Amino acid sequence: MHQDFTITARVIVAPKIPSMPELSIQGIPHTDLHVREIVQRQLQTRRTNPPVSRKSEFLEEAYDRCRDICAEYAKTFYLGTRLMTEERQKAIWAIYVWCRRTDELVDGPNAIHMSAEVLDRWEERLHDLFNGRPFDMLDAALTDTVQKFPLDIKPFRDMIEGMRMDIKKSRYENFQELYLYCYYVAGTVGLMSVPVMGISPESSSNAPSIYNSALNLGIGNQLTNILRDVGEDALRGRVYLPQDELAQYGLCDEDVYSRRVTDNWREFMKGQIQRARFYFNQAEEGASELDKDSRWPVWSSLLLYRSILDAIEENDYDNMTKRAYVGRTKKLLMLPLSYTRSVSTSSAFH
Ligand SMILES: CC(C)=CCC/C(C)=C/CC/C(C)=C/CC/C(C)=C/[C@@H]1[C@@H](COP(=O)(O)OP(=O)(O)O)[C@]1(C)CC/C=C(\C)CC/C=C(\C)CCC=C(C)C
Ligand SMILES: Nc1ncnc2c1ncn2[C@@H]1O[C@H](COP(=O)(O)OP(=O)(O)OP(=O)(O)O)[C@@H](O)[C@H]1O
Ligand SMILES: [Mn+2]
Repeated sequence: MHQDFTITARVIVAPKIPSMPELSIQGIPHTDLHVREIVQRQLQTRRTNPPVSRKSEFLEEAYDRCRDICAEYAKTFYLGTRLMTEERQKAIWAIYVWCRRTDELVDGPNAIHMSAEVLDRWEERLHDLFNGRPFDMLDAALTDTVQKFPLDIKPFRDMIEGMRMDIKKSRYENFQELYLYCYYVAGTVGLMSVPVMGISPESSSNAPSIYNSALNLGIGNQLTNILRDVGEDALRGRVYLPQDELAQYGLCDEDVYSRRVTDNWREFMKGQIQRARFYFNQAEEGASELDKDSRWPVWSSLLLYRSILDAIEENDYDNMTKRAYVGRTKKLLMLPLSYTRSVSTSSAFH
């Protein structure tokens, strides 16, 4: 059984260098056909080529691909993962790739094929991989990860739910609605990460409050992501900002589309940045309760992402025509700083 999928998956995922098409999934008609053809061919060759057990070799390749994709798509995340223990970094790469592929369904080049059926099929694949039946090589890495770490399927299902929400909705009436979206697409990542990062045995906090911090780090990240990408999203006809709060500053969608940075816009942005910082600050508490070896990567991730907010301020709140950017030198300089934070706030001192 295991060998069957191994062989099948090995052929499906062709190029070594990760490319967008590799991230596409079954459920899209032409891909289905392609996959069926390959599976059939593979079943025939199996008779002449008796399978040998190569599970570990296969998994090694699967994780290598996850690593390459993570390194290619998310340079900063990747930097953070290099600070983790080997088993943990592999798990985070596998989770990253699954999240990225889920996001690509809605945002990527195959998004035109998007439909409720595609998401249903993706969810079915999720159940299969949790039950030890991965569909392709990248799924197989996650199957291995969920067998090693006590991951719950719920946040993964919720992320798919977030994609359902994203295709239905392009406006958020108030922060409550936006918060729900942020939970689905990013708070869930925090919940997926805790079982991998581990809670410190010395921690005096209870598990729910640590999960809550992790969730808040996801929310802070997503709010920051939204604030950074206002101009870019407007070009796609999307405004991920609370409509009622825009109105309080005399602003509406048209002001966002016109991409003009006015004093009203700056005032509005100050409040939004303050809110994002609130979530990061709340996440700090939990970061120090994680397993000793996981604090540095999480602290660095927190400080790096939060500094995008500083960059928006440095651009005088022009997130319409400029992309807030944290330069490589600044990113690297933040590593020793986050290291200091991670040791000085260790739960052993609480
Ligand atoms: C150490 C670390 C940061 C681990 C997490 C790595 C991981 C599994 C990331 C997955 C990210 C992903 C692809 C999510 C899909 C949905 C999505 C796109 C969310 C946005 C990410 C940014 O992506 P990007 O800018 O590329 O998006 P677009 O190009 O705009 O499409 C998000 C902003 C969400 C990211 C959320 C997190 C990384 C949550 C981090 C929380 C923890 C690591 C918990 C730590 C624990 C405690 C107790 C604080
Ligand atoms: N350390 C981190 N913590 C949380 N989220 C992060 C972190 N690093 C990156 N991200 C998220 O992953 C995305 C991709 O990472 P990447 O490092 O490629 O950043 P980028 O914003 O695309 O800019 P650049 O590639 O120029 O650094 C980021 O846009 C951000 O949303
Ligand atoms: Mn990005």
